[in-house]
Amino acid sequence: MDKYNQEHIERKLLYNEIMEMKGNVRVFCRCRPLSSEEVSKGHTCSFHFDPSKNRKLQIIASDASRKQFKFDHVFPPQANQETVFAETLLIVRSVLDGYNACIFAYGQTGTGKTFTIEGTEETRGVYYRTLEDLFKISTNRSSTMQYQFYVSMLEVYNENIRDLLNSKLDIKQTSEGKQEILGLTLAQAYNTDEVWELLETGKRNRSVGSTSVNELSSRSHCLLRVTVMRENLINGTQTKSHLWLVDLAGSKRIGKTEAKGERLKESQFINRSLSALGDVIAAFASKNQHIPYQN
Ligand SMILES: Nc1ncnc2c1ncn2[C@@H]1O[C@H](COP(=O)(O)OP(=O)(O)OP(=O)(O)O)[C@@H](O)[C@H]1O
Repeated sequence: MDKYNQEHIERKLLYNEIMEMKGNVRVFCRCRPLSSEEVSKGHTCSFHFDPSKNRKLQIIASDASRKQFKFDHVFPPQANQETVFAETLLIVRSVLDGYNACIFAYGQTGTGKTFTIEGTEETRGVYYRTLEDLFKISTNRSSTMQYQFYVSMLEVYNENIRDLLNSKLDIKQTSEGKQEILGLTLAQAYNTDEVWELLETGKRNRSVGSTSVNELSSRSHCLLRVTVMRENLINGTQTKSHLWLVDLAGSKRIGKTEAKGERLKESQFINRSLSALGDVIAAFASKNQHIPYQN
């Protein structure tokens, strides 16, 4: 067996072992720092984090009592984009070995989902770092594997899906029972600059609104799909896999946002879809026979 195939098999075995040990649904918690506005209003941090127990987070209630929550990993406010991305690296890279994977950012409005997933030009988030890493590894493997990358971007706004890189879309069930999005643009990307351009185009096409909770709140779920086509140049095998990177709209306690009319309708749609997503993940995590994907 050649050196590459040996390495490939070892990597797959290691990946399977880790997935078995850690489970195939993993939950990280990232706590953002207080904003300057919160500091100026005299707010203080409402949780306690012990660096020696990076899987536990204590929430301090107004009566000073504490409630403890367990995660696969907790990132304190000082954790930077690189540290957060490093924890997802194994999942991201698995797409190069033919696995499908999905990363969601879930949380209340203003908690840092878009910051984590998208980031800014100075502090790039998961989208950019993912593609940067995939391009880098594909170059390293170029003597034995040929990779092609395609990027698609869509949003779910009031339960309608929109292609952020092009036109109208429809979801259909395939003969194997999978949900497929018909007509979704697949934009081939050769480097990170091209990906950044595509992300910018997609971002400009998003539906945004503002609530009194967060002026630049995302009112839709934004989904980036990376399609990886792989061909083993030694034995000719081909695979196609998807990595989904999802910036969900913020969950809200509707009473608190003073939302009315259109904003109220958006919030209701957001909360309903987040609850449907919760049901899917719960069914998936408890290995139920029926996963309510259709919802
Ligand atoms: N880890 C962080 N470090 C510094 N600033 C952060 C961090 N996380 C979030 N912020 C800042 O907090 C603000 C809110 O973050 P962001 O817009 O990402 O929240 P969100 O969860 O996506 O909100 P929404 O659901 O309303 O879209 C932004 O100004 C963002 O730059």
